[in-house]
Amino acid sequence: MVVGLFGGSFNPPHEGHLLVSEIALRRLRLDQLWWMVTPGNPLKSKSGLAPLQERIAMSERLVRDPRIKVTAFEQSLGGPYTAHTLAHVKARNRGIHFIWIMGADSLRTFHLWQEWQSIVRTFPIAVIDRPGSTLSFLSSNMTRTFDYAHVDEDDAGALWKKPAPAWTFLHGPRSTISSTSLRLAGAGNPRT
Ligand SMILES: Nc1ncnc2c1ncn2[C@@H]1O[C@H](COP(=O)(O)OP(=O)(O)OP(=O)(O)O)[C@@H](O)[C@H]1O
Ligand SMILES: O=C(O)c1ccc[n+]([C@@H]2O[C@H](COP(=O)([O-])O)[C@@H](O)[C@H]2O)c1
Repeated sequence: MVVGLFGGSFNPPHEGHLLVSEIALRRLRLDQLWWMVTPGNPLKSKSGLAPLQERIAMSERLVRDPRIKVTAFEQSLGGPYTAHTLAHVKARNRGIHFIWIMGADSLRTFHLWQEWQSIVRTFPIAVIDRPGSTLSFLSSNMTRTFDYAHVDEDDAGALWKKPAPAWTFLHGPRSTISSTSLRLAGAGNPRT
């Protein structure tokens, strides 16, 4: 089984998350995609962050594809740090192949994440293009440090077989939507 892990604040969830999910499921040949609703991104202010239960409920209302599972197990792991979460997931699910999935904007700050190099060495990574961050892979610390581990996007369907470190950048349809713009618009309906 091949499972994508898609961590996010989902504050609120939106069509951009669905587009990333659809691209990841198809191009990476995933059997499932687990949305990991974070208790709180360690690099973001908690002000304006809706309660976890609310973000889970909004995510469950938005998702239609049965292959997408909305989870919040990081909460019970005792912290929001991805390196810790992935080590835990790896240790407890030996028979599953995982791929960490993130939008291209995350590349800008990825080298500030706790133990970021150990994240890259835990699971293959798929970065999905996002407006404003299309060229981020040329200049980010992660992609420069792990240049040798780049996998061409034409081979993305086999990324799950590659031992980490291995990463790819997926171009394709893009969405300009963001949680920030929805919050600024005061949107109560995540589909608007
Ligand atoms: N429109 C989008 N295109 C590509 N990736 C996206 C898009 N929206 C969110 N993502 C990715 O989804 C993951 C979770 O993002 P998050 O829930 O923080 O949404 P966001 O719209 O980036 O939020 P905010 O505007 O509050 O920063 C991140 O890896 C982010 O890069
Ligand atoms: O582990 C870290 O230091 C770390 C720092 C920043 C972000 N993350 C994770 O990155 C994912 C995306 O976060 P966000 O807020 O951009 O949606 C989410 O799972 C966060 O917990 C993790």
